Amino acid sequence: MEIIRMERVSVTVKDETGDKLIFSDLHISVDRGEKVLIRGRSGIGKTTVFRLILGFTRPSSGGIYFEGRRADPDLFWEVRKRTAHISQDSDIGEGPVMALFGEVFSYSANRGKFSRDDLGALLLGFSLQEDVLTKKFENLSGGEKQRIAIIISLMTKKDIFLLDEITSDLDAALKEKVVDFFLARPEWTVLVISHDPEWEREGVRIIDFAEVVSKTKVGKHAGQ
Ligand SMILES: Nc1ncnc2c1ncn2[C@@H]1O[C@H](COP(=O)(O)OP(=O)(O)OP(=O)(O)O)[C@@H](O)[C@H]1O
Repeated sequence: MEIIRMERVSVTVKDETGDKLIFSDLHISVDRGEKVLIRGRSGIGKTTVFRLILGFTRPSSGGIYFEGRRADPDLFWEVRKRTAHISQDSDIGEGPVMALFGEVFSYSANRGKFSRDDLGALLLGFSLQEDVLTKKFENLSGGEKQRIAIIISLMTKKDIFLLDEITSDLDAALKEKVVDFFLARPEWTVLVISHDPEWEREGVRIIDFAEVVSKTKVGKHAGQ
C-alpha cells in the first residue's frame, strides 16, 4: 500500500537574489514498509524532500499525498507524529545527554515512551558506554552524536523514518550495524539520504534524484 506520494511537486524558495527554483515536477511514490535510498549530487534538493514530507517546506505547485489523502495542515501534523527525522545537523541539543532524553520524552507526542531498559540495550547495541549519558552532548564526537540521535529516534517508536546522512561519521562496523537495524523491520518505512554505499543493500530501492525531477535549478533534465 502506498504511504507517500509526491506528484509534480515543484519548490521555489526566496533568497537574497529573488525567487529560486530548487526543482520541478518531482514524482516519488513509496509503499509502506519500503526501504528507499535517495541519491544525488549535493544541493540537488534531497533534504528538501524530507522537509516537504514533514510540511516544513511547501510546494509551489503539485500535490503531496499520504495513504491517498492530499496533505493539509492537519495531515502534516499526523505525519510528524508518526515520523522520526534525523537531520544532517547532528547538533540536536546541549547539556547532559540524559537531560536531552528527558526533554525529548517530555513532549506530549512522546510521553510514556521512555524505557530505561530499552535505552540500556540500545547503548550496548550501538557500542556506547553508559557514562555517555552524563557527558555534555556538545562535547561528544560526531559519531557519538549520530548514535544518540539514532537511539532517540528509535525510542520514540515511530513507523516512518527520514534519515539524512546518519552514517557519515561512523566507522565501518557501526555503519553496518545501523543499516542492519533500520532494514530489519518490515513494518518500518525508511527513506535514507546518503552517499554511503553501505545502504546499497538487497531490498533497498535506489532513487537517483535527477531522474525523478524534470528540472533542477541548474537546468539539468532527467536522463542527462
Ligand atoms: N529556505 C531556503 N532558502 C534558500 N535556499 C534554500 C532553502 N532551502 C533549500 N535551499 C537551497 O536549495 C538547494 C537544495 O537544498 P537541499 O538541502 O535540499 O539539497 P541536498 O540535495 O540535500 O544537498 P546536500 O546533499 O548537500 O545535503 C540548495 O541549493 C539550498 O541552498
